[in-house]
Amino acid sequence: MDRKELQKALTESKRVVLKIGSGLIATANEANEPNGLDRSMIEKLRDEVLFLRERGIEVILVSSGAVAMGRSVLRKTLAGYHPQSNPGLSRKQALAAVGQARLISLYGEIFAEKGLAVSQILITARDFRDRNAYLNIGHTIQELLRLGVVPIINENDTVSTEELRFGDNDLLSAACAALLRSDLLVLLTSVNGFLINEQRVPVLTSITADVLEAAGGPSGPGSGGMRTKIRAGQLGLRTGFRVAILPGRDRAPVQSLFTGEDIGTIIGSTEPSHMNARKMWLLFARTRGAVIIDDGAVNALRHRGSSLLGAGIKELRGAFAQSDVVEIVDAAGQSIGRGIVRAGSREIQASIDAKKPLSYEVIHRNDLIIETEIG
Ligand SMILES: Nc1ncnc2c1ncn2[C@@H]1O[C@H](COP(=O)(O)OP(=O)(O)O)[C@@H](O)[C@H]1O
Ligand SMILES: N[C@@H](CCC(=O)OP(=O)(O)O)C(=O)O
Repeated sequence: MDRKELQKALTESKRVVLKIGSGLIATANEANEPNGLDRSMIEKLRDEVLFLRERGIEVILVSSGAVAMGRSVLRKTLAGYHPQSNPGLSRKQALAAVGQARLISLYGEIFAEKGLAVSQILITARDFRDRNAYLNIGHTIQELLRLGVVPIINENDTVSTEELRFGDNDLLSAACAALLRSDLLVLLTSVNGFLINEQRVPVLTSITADVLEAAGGPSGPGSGGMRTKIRAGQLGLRTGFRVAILPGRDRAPVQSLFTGEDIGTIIGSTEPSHMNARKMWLLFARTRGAVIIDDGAVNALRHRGSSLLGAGIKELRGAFAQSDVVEIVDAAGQSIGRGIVRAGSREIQASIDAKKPLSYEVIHRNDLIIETEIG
C-alpha cells in the first residue's frame, strides 16, 4: 500500500491518542542517576497537542514517567535512598505513588503556560474488563474533551497486580484508542520508528511473523520497547485505528507527520473498519467459566456466522450467571472465542443433564467474538 495515501488519510482523524513513554520522558544526570522528567519534552508535547486541537482534533495523552519521577524525588530528598536497578512490583508501585503527583503537576504547569488545562486519569486493565467502569471512563473523558481539558492517562500502578497489569503504556494506550474510538494512536519512541536491519520500515499493513520477530524489548528505562508498539499496531488493524510510531526526539514529529513528511512507521489500512462497540468490549472483557461445544457448533460459529444454540453445548466449566462473558472452547480444549450468555450455568447444566438442550440461542451472534477477530 502507498504510504502517501495512508498518511493523507491520517490527517482526517477526529480523535488522536498520543503516548509518550519512560524511554523519552525520563532524564538522568551525568552519573546516570534518575533526574526527573524532561521539561522540554513536555513543552514539545504541549505544542503538538495545540497543533492538533487547532485542526479540530480531540487529543488524549497517555504519559509514563511516574516511576522514573518517584526515583528522582526520593534520590533528592531521602538521605540513604539508593535506586534499585531491578525493582520488584511493590517498589515500582511505591515509586509511582511518589512520582505521579509530581508528574501531573509538571504537566499542569507547562500546559498552563499556553492556556491549556490538564486532568489526571488513572486506570487499570480491570477497569476495561468491567463494562460499567469502562463506560464511565468514556463518559468522563468525553466530558473533559467537551470542556476543552486535556486528559492525561497513566496506569493506576497502586492497584495493578501482576496479572491485572498492562505493565507498559503502549498496550494501555492501544486499549484506550480502541475503546475510546480514536482514529489514530501516536506512539512516540526514542528511535526512528520500527527498524529491520537498522532500516526504518515506513509502512506496515499487516503484522507478519518476521515483523514480530524483529520487534524487540526496550533498551532504556521503558518496559515495552518495540514489541508492544507492534502489538498495539496489531490491535489497531483488528479494531479500526491506525498507529504511527514516531521519533520522539524530532523537533515536532506529529506536525511533521500531518504536513506530509516521511517519518516514522505507520501501521494501518487506508479504509479501516471500526469493530462494533459491543464486540470491541468483548475483546477486553473478563470471562467467567466456559462452554465446551461440539465440532458441528465450532463449524457453525467459525464458518456460517451462526449463533450458539443449546444443542451444541457438551459441557460447562465453572459457574456463571446470565449476561456473563464466557470462553467458548472446542472439544480439544482450545479456546475459539468468547461471548455473552443468555442463560446461567445452572440452567444450561440442567438442560444437558436432562438431555433436553435449550431451544434458544444461548450466545447470540451479535454477542460473540471468535478467535479470528481476537487474533
Ligand atoms: N526492530 C526494532 N526497531 C526499533 N526499535 C527496537 C526494535 N527492537 C527493539 N527496539 C528497541 O525498542 C525501544 C523503543 O522503545 P522506547 O521508545 O525506548 O520505549 P518506551 O516507549 O517503552 O519508553 C528502543 O530501545 C529500541 O532499542
Ligand atoms: N505506569 C508507569 C509506566 C510503565 C512504562 O514504563 O511504560 P512504557 O514507558 O510505555 O514502557 C510509569 O508511569 O512509570
